[in-house]
Amino acid sequence: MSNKLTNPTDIARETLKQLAARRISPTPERYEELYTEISGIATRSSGHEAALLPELLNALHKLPRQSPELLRDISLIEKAAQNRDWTSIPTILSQAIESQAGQASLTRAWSELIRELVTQWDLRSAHFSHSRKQESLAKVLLNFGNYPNLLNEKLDALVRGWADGSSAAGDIDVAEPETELEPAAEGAKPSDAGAAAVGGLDWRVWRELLVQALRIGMVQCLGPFPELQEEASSLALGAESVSSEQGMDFLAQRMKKFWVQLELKRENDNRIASGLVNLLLLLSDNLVALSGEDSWVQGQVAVVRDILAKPLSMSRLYDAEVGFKEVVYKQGMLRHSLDETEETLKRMISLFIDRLGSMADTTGGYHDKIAAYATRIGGSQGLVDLQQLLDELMQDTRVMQLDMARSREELLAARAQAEAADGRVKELETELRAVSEKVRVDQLTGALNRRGFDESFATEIARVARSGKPLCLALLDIDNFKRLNDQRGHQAGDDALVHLVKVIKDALRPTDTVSRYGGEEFVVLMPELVLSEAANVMRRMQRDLTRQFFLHNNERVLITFSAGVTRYVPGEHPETTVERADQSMYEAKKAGKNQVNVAEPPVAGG
Ligand SMILES: Nc1nc2c(ncn2[C@@H]2O[C@H](COP(=O)(O)OP(=O)(O)OP(=O)(O)O)[C@@H](O)[C@H]2O)c(=O)[nH]1
Repeated sequence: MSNKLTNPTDIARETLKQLAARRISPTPERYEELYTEISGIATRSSGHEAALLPELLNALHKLPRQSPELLRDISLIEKAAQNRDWTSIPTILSQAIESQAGQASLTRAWSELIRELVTQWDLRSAHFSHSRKQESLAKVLLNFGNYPNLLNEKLDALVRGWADGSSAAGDIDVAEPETELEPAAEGAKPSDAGAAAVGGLDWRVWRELLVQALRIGMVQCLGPFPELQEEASSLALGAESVSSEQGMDFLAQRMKKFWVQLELKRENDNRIASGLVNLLLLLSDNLVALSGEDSWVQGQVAVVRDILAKPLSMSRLYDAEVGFKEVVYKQGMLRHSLDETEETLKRMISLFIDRLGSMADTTGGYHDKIAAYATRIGGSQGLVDLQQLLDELMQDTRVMQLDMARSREELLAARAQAEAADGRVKELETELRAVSEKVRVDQLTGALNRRGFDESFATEIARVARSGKPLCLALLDIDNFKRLNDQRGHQAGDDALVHLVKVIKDALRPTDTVSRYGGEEFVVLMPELVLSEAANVMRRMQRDLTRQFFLHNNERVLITFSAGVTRYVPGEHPETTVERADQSMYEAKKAGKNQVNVAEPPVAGG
């Protein structure tokens, strides 16, 4: 009270008012104590002690470890003060201080404990599978989350057990603590005594986080597993309707079962995915063995193997799918022509054989006729007969000559056609090889694809080793591309990619290359430029894009990109250069997009 009352009647009236307001029973001692407090006149030592009490309690509440023991001591001090038992307060206070000191030495520093927990969590252990660790950790958190000191102790035991590999660690005493302990959270915040809090957060906040995690994180991802998806939805509903902290405990039991199911499903998925990859590798091995000299098949198989060798990602699969569709379509067309040509060749050959057959027939007939003529010549009766015979013979010979000449011409024509067909087969095979080569090029934009990029980067790196000249690399990513797709459709997105690559190519020298690195990510390789020059090239490209608009439905759409530029350091792994550019591009995105960020490689040895 700032204005101290001086008139005894006013002080007495105020004292009575305060007794009623504070619900203090109006005993003579209480009246006297309050009167002293209001008047500000400390006539007896008890007034000083009572005035000190709130400060003392406040200080106790601010101690770092709000253990159940301390909270009990605080409530004992409050009770003693109510009973005006001032003499026992110093004893309780010294007990409380001793217990604080004891607790401090018993518990392990949280930061150290959590570091150890994370390390042990990641380490593989012969005794503890990941799911077993998860289960015991969940038990400890569930049962001791509200008792910081016990939690510290139990976690410490758990982590030590994991580290020792002692199988007993899985069986540490994780039963709930004795109920006489009041949860620390009850009194941890004197200003918010009713709100039970775990690690500083109200359980209601945890409930909300859990509902969101289930709805956004789980339900959405569990599409392929309807039962699990249903369980996640029902858990989210259950969590939403929880109205007390105990309700959360009950929910935790269901959550644990759900985790176990999830873990099993995940392991199963991993096995299926690795099984499929192995199967594909086996198939591709057999394809290579079967295809023999067919280099176009080998080219495609090499692409599949490239993809399988790296961790699968949606953008890689997308690239492969686009490339394959194009190749399959073109090969289908070429195969058709090839089949037709082979058919023609077969027809030629059978015609040739027919002709040979009929020639043999004709010559066979001629032999017969000659033999007949010889017999008749032998039996001829005179020159007139012979003259007659010779006339017939000459006639037949002329017919046969004509037959022969016709057969010969037909045979020559057939041979010419067969040679032409053979030439066409060779031509088609060359074309097929060219199509196979195209798997180095992104079919949509005409930029190099990942395979093409890997090859051209390797070539440029070899050139740097020979010439010692610089090589710069920029990674660029279109800004807000998802929005463009969503607002204008996927086809517009595709057209925008084609437009961007055209603008990029126009801005580059013939020695530079642009490759499609992912969906809307491109890599530009700029040999023989220093970093500042390469950054300027990228900035010029950004200016070009503001002049050469992308037209969609006759509407001008501005495409922008963010880029990271860096320099290849001789000897470093190519992926390191790309990662540095990627990180730098990410910085450009963070800084507001539509900008070029330059990443100087770290100084060697520094
Ligand atoms: N039309 C089309 N869209 C693609 C292609 N490849 C990837 N995308 C889409 O590109 C979008 C990329 O979105 P995000 O990764 O969220 O990036 P963003 O919207 O550009 O956002 P910022 O990178 O942060 O600016 C996704 O919607 C993909 O579906 C493609 O070949 N064609």
